[in-house]
Amino acid sequence: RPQWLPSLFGGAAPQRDTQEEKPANGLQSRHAAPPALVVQQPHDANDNNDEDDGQSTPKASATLVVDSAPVPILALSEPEPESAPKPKIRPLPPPVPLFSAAPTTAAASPSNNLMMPPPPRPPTLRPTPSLSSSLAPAPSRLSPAPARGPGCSTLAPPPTHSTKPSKPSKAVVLTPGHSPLDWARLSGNPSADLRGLPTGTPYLRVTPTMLKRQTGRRGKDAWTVLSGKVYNLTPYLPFHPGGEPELLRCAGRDGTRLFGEIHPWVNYEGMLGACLVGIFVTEEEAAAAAAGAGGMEDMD
Ligand code: HEM
Repeated sequence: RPQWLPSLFGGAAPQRDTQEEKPANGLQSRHAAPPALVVQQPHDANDNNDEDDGQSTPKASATLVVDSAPVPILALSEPEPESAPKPKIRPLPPPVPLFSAAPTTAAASPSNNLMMPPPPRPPTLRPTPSLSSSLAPAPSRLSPAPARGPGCSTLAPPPTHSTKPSKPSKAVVLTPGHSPLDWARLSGNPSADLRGLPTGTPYLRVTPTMLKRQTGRRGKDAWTVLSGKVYNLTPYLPFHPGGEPELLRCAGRDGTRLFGEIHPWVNYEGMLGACLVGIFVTEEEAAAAAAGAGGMEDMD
């Protein structure tokens, strides 16, 4: 046996347990230490009936600290203290005296007492029954959402700018039979010809002079240019969700910019395919094409 072993255990034990245990060897000295702990365990078991015993141990003193703090808020908000078995260590104080001292109207409200009693608070700080503030406890999932007053900005969500304020719509009420679906039926037919030209007329080279005459007035069809293509808008006028006057704003001129400002997402090419008159060209281009084609304005 090493010479240092008894000195290791036996050297420390005699100094500590001189009064109670005999430090004969290392093993006995190690067994002598637990009784200091075992003393506490039976004490906990005996603490069921008498809370005065707890004052002799540090654990009992911690219980006293809890007793003086207003922690039992959660225990009061749930029915467990009544249905659960009685606490053996010490009974909880009755819930009413804790909050009856707070003369706020929120504490007296039956709806608030159901799940979440408000924290005790001087009535001079907040005379209103509102429960929301930065000091209020988190609302229970089962309790109704607290009303947010103008002074409760701490819980309000931050303002977002993800949605633009919507502009008032200029959409009009279309006459029966002129819905977008009706227009799709009418113009979607492959044999539909809504150009307002004699049947079989080829696509035209439309000059600015020609376009200016097609204003939709005096018996003329309304033509417009969208991205270099000329469309006859007249058959579409009663179908236009924005109204006929709006659509006529681009009649007789290039409507590309105006169209793009209002609704660039509209697939005008698909919607006006049956209304295509031709392409928009300059006077020179039209003259050159006419000279080369024997004076004809239509496209080859
Ligand atoms: C260039 C002249 C045009 C003007 C000034 C114009 C104007 C308008 C306006 C003010 C509206 C109502 C927007 C709203 O709901 O507040 C509208 C809607 C609409 N326009 Fe035009 N428009 C024009 C050309 C066209 C053309 C050529 C087409 C297609 C053939 C068209 C198709 C539509 C459609 C489908 C809507 C409904 C859009 C939606 O509800 O989102 N418009 N338009």
